[in-house]
Formats: sequence, C-alpha cells, structure tokens
Amino acid sequence: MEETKSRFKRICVFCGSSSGKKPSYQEAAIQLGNELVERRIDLVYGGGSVGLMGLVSQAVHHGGRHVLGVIPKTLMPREITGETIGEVKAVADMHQRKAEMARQADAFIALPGGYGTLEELLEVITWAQLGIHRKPVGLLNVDGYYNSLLTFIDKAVDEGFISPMARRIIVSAPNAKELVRQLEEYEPEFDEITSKLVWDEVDRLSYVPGSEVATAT
Ligand SMILES: C/C(=C\CNc1ncnc2c1ncn2[C@@H]1O[C@H](COP(=O)(O)O)[C@@H](O)[C@H]1O)CO
Repeated sequence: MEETKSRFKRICVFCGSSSGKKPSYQEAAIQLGNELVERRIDLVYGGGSVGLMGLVSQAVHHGGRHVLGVIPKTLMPREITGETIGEVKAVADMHQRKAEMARQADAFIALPGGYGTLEELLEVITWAQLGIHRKPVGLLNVDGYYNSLLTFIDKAVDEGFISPMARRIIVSAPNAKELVRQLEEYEPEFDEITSKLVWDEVDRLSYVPGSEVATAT
C-alpha cells in the first residue's frame, strides 16, 4: 500500500457500536481505517470491538498504526465492549472519555452511528463553535446516511439558530478518501480561545481569565 503524508498524527473516530444493516456501512468503516493507515495516521476511539467501532479499529491495528481505545471503567466488562485491541486507557466516566478522546486527536470523523455517535459529533462541533478547539470535524456521509441531519442543520441556519460560519465547521463527504482529503485542507474560521476556555482533566468547563482560575461546576 502506498503511504501518503498527513498533517494529522491521530484522528478520533466516532461510530456506531452496531454495524448497521447495509454492508456499505461496514465497508466504509474498513475503508476509513485503511485510509488512516495509508496516511500514517493513528486512531483514538471509544474502545471495544463491537459494531463499526470494531471494524475501524481492527483495520487500523492490522495496518500497523497505533490504536488508542478510551473506555469508561463501567463499560470495561468484555460482554459490553468486546475485546479491545491496541492500547486501552481506562477513564472514570463517559464525560472523561469524550474529553480524553478530544485531547488526544488532531481531527474528528463520524461514521454512521446512533445516539452515542450523534452526541459525540455534536459535542465536538459545539466545542469548535465555542473556540475550545480548532480541530477539523468530518462527517462520513455513507450512502446519504446523514442527509437528513445535514438538512436539519441547514434549516437551523435558515431559521437563525446556527450561523453560516458555524455551519462550515462540518466537513462532509461520501467516502473516506475524499473526506480525509478535505480535512487536510480545512482552515478553521473560529478564533482559538483555548487559553481562556478549556475542557480540563476533571471534566469541567473552566474559564481562565488571566492567572485567576474560576471553574464552573
Ligand atoms: C449498548 C452498550 C454498550 C455497547 N458497547 C459500547 N462499547 C464502547 N463504547 C460504546 C458502546 N456503546 C456506545 N459506545 C460509545 O458511543 C458511541 C457509539 O454509540 P452508538 O449509540 O452506537 O452510536 C461510540 O463512539 C462509543 O464512544 C451498553 O449496554
């Protein structure tokens, strides 16, 4: 396999803990894993081997790249997550998992998934909007799976709830190659204010004006 250089060292992938009904979802997870390998990008994900999570992590691991699974202690029993490959980092809860995955990654990609995937995706989009990070966010719109979400978001723009600039945080493409190509070219429009607004280790949104630290709990 020919290797391509990337600006990203590690990408966080959000995806279904189920495999979905169409083979194209499973194929897309494997293709995304292979694309990361081709570009020498490591993976951080929610750990475990269930559903699309298992397929993408196995493709990256078998391709020789590093896989970091971040698992809340409560999900660690094998009957819940399956066997995790690569490095496993145990965290206290779901909130710490998202914060840790976000910290470890240079970009985010969502494959098809359910509530968990949507929640993770919308959170990193919101964090980008707030200027907590400037990392690209990609939506792998396999077989138009996310068309209705994108239509809804466009409606929210039309109705004045999402700004056109915030709409442009989301980069979407129908296949992994095209999506990663677009993410490589993405330039954030939002100012980085991470020095003032950070998602800290203890999972609280903290505002840091100057040397003073005020933490909202
Ligand atoms: C159904 C249950 C556990 C399934 N096992 C999971 N193991 C690890 N991570 C999980 C699991 N289920 C959800 N997640 C997280 O949410 C995302 C996928 O959720 P979706 O609803 O399937 O889209 C995934 O990225 C993980 O972070 C509990 O009985």
